Amino acid sequence: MDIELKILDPRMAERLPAYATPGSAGLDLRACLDAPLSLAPHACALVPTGLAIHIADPGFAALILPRSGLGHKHGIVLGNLVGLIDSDYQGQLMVSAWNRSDTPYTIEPMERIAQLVVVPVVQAAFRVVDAFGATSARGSGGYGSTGTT
Ligand SMILES: O=c1ccn([C@H]2C[C@H](O)[C@@H](COP(=O)(O)OP(=O)(O)OP(=O)(O)O)O2)c(=O)[nH]1
Ligand SMILES: [Mg+2]
Repeated sequence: MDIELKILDPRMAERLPAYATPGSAGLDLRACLDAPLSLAPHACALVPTGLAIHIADPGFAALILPRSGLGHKHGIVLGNLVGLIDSDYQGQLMVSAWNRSDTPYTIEPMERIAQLVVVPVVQAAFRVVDAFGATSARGSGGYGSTGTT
């Protein structure tokens, strides 16, 4: 699918997001920083990417997700856990980088810190009812109601 992309920082022109392999779902996002950014244990910082996208079609959105290596090995995940990019957002893509570990971590300029996944979206139209039209097998059971084994 075709998505408009604006380069907000000229350094990103030669580092545009690209799928690393033919089967990749995510596009790595880089930290568009002028200097290394030290993230103290448990600190969070909003990191610019130097890019803006306009998905435009409300049938799609993008998710910002952690990179598994950074998250698992260094505890660098996202302060908002998952970033949701609305189809009408035209501002800079920002990554909320959260150091959930007990060790400081330094984000280097242009380091790949998160990944973007474009996903289909359905906008629901709600129809208010007094009672649901059908009874489901689950009913109102939740929170572990099906057990663990
Ligand atoms: O990790 C993120 C999350 C969001 N955004 C941008 C795109 C998104 O479309 C917009 C709003 O995000 P969201 O709706 O999650 O935040 P909000 O707190 O509800 O803000 P708003 O009131 O602007 O919707 O911020 C990012 O750049 N990075
Ligand atoms: Mg919102």
